[in-house]
Amino acid sequence: MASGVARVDLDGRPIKPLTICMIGAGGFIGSHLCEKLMAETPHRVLALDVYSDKIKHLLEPGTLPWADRIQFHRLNIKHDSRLEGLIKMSDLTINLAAICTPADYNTRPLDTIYSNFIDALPVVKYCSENGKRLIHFSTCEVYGKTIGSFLPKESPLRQDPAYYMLSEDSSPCIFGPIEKQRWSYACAKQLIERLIYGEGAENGLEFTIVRPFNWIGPRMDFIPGIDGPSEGVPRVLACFSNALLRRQQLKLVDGGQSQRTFIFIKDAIEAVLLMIENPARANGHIFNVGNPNNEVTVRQLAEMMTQVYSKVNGEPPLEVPTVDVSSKEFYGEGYDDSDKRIPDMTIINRQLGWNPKTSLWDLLESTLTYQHRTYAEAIKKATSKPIATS
Ligand SMILES: NC(=O)c1ccc[n+]([C@@H]2O[C@H](COP(=O)([O-])OP(=O)(O)OC[C@H]3O[C@@H](n4cnc5c(N)ncnc54)[C@H](O)[C@@H]3O)[C@@H](O)[C@H]2O)c1
Ligand SMILES: O=C(O)[C@H]1O[C@H](OP(=O)(O)OP(=O)(O)OC[C@H]2O[C@@H](n3ccc(=O)[nH]c3=O)[C@H](O)[C@@H]2O)[C@H](O)[C@@H](O)[C@@H]1O
Repeated sequence: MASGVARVDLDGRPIKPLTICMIGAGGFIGSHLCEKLMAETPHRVLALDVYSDKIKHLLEPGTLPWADRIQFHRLNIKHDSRLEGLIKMSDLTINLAAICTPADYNTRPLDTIYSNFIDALPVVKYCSENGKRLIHFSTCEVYGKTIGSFLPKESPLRQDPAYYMLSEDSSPCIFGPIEKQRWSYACAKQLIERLIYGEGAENGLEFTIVRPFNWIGPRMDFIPGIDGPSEGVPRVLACFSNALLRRQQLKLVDGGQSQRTFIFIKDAIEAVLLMIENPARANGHIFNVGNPNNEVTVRQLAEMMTQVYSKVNGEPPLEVPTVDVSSKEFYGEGYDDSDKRIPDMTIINRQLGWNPKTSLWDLLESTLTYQHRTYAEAIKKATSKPIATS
């Protein structure tokens, strides 16, 4: 889109082109947000990350129509003196940088706490001190477990939304014990949320906090042994994609009974763009961003992905497509899980009039089509080693 084309906000006011400092722009969410901002808005992005592979298509060649609106800065926010200057040059900072996979919080709790709390501190401080707006990415994991999970299994109250619906302004945050290290991530994210809120209350920081509920789609994480470490454990979409691509069984942790609501990344990015362009409606708010209509157990997700992938690659699924594994075997000692995650959409609906659109089947079909096109050949090559002769 050409710079300067008139865009109006939800209240009919013209939107002026912004300079956005996006930290973690090279990750899954960042890559989709950069894509959207380049293709559909006149905004400028200073893209900060340690990696740039997922946004390479937006940076090269220099003849792309938005070449003068995106600039990549390879830096680690843990120790780089350029950070404050880049925040000062921008109208808005979006912080996406974090360690955010369960396999990591279970095995690298210190890195997880540092990444989600300590490393975010200077970002909040520089925004506050320089009077810059901040959109900070938190997580639905700050809610922890549902109240309903503590009720007896047969209690009819478990069916009552009051016992499971997760609402920004009323739900408690219920974490497990310290040795269950999943909650180190949730706890670090919660503390940075509280700090940002405090900066807003005491020092007038203009902020918005986003709580994503399982955003999934193309470019999420990596396929082990292809574009990430062979022994790495990504989030569930990539784990299941990897198994399907290799014609292996999908592993269900502790029976696959946990429930999740999955939202298509492209729907979620629409919500973020509304936040960016409607500060008067978004500042001071915490927003759940999810799709309450797309709830499944992890087992149901595995079954659906198996069916969708069979449609995509035209081959029948394995006779027994899934296998049960214990969490100890899969993630190691001390794993715990969130039981159920249904986002309350009242606040985001009221403030931004946003609703998710894409069904789980449709989002899986488009994502698995991407996975197949991107990885099937590479996996075939990697697995067709020459047969050794004795
Ligand atoms: N994807 C989801 O559904 C989801 C759900 C809940 C919360 N979130 C939150 O959203 C944010 C982005 O998630 P994502 O799925 O895009 O993850 P991601 O891992 O794909 O992206 C994070 C990016 O941050 C970068 N980064 C990390 N530490 C950095 C540092 N010190 N300096 C510079 N760059 C650094 C990484 O290199 C990576 O590219 C995270 O804060 C995460 O906790 C995501
Ligand atoms: O996306 C989110 O909203 C949040 O939740 C995710 O946490 P979680 O949903 O537990 O992570 P996944 O790896 O996507 O796992 C989902 C479920 O699938 C299970 N799983 C995962 C992988 C696998 O191969 N098999 C399997 O059964 C897990 O045990 C878990 O119950 C991410 O880790 C967080 O970054 C994020 O904050």
